[in-house]
Amino acid sequence: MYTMIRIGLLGCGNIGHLIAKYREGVEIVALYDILHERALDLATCCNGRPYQDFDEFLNADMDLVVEAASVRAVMRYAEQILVSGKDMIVMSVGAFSDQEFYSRIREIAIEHHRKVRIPSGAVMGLDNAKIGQIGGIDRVLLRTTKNPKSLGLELTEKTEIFHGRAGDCIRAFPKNLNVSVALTLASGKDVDVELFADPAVDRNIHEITMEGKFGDAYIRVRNIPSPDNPATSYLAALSILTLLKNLDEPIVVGT
Ligand SMILES: NC(=O)C1=CN([C@@H]2O[C@H](COP(=O)(O)OP(=O)(O)OC[C@H]3O[C@@H](n4cnc5c(N)ncnc54)[C@H](O)[C@@H]3O)[C@@H](O)[C@H]2O)C=CC1
Ligand SMILES: O=C([O-])CC(=O)C(=O)O
Repeated sequence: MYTMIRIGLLGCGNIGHLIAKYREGVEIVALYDILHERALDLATCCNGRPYQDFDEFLNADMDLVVEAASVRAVMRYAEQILVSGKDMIVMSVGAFSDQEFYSRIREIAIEHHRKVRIPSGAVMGLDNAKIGQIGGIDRVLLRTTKNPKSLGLELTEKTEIFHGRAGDCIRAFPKNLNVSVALTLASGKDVDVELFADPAVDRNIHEITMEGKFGDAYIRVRNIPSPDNPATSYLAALSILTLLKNLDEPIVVGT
């Protein structure tokens, strides 16, 4: 017997709309967006109640909050959400590149017996990267290529626009490289990032190279951009839907 999971949506943009459209076994009871008209608009497709006040949103009768808003929103609200007794799904995982913030949220989750779940988002291979916590991973490289428009740029040829560590990359591109921080958390290795803008591509391409005690791996994902936000891969929204669908599954596949 499966129960309906009651969620609150923090962020009613592109991913929020995809969750509302394709949800299964999930009831959206509350909606919050810094742009209130977006919460009002999304409420018309899912019967959830739009809130203008965050504290009132948090008091709604729900099991967990799904964040699909921004790195800043995670930093601002995560602690309050966990303390209020709700679990959390965090899409803007870039917030956790701040080590102090990460440790604090972890402590609060332990203290309040809550879970923070980070979906696989726009990449594949996070589950196996976790062996890095035990077997050891020597190097992780993420090479991301997007159309310049996704990065808010106008370019006529392929250009490398960032080369460095994940923590620095997410500060420069908080809407585009959350995946680099997810990979860092999974592998336990500060990920090297190369970011390219290429006007010839119409996909969000993530290439991951990993080397460690297990051997080596190369994973390439050529993601179709989301309908309403080309910076966000469609796969990322699907990963939240899948996570929600599997919360109550008795048999769990994957590491
Ligand atoms: N982990 C991953 O692999 C991925 C993470 N993301 C991240 O997921 C998040 C959502 O993505 P999309 O829905 O495509 O973005 P979007 O820009 O279409 O929607 C975000 C919504 O959140 C709202 N918002 C922003 N800051 C807020 C705040 N402080 N409080 C309340 N509402 C706020 C905006 O007004 C907007 O309506 C973004 O941060 C994006 O970077 C996106 C793709 C992959
Ligand atoms: O959706 C993607 O391809 C990646 C992305 O925006 C992010 O990691 O923030």
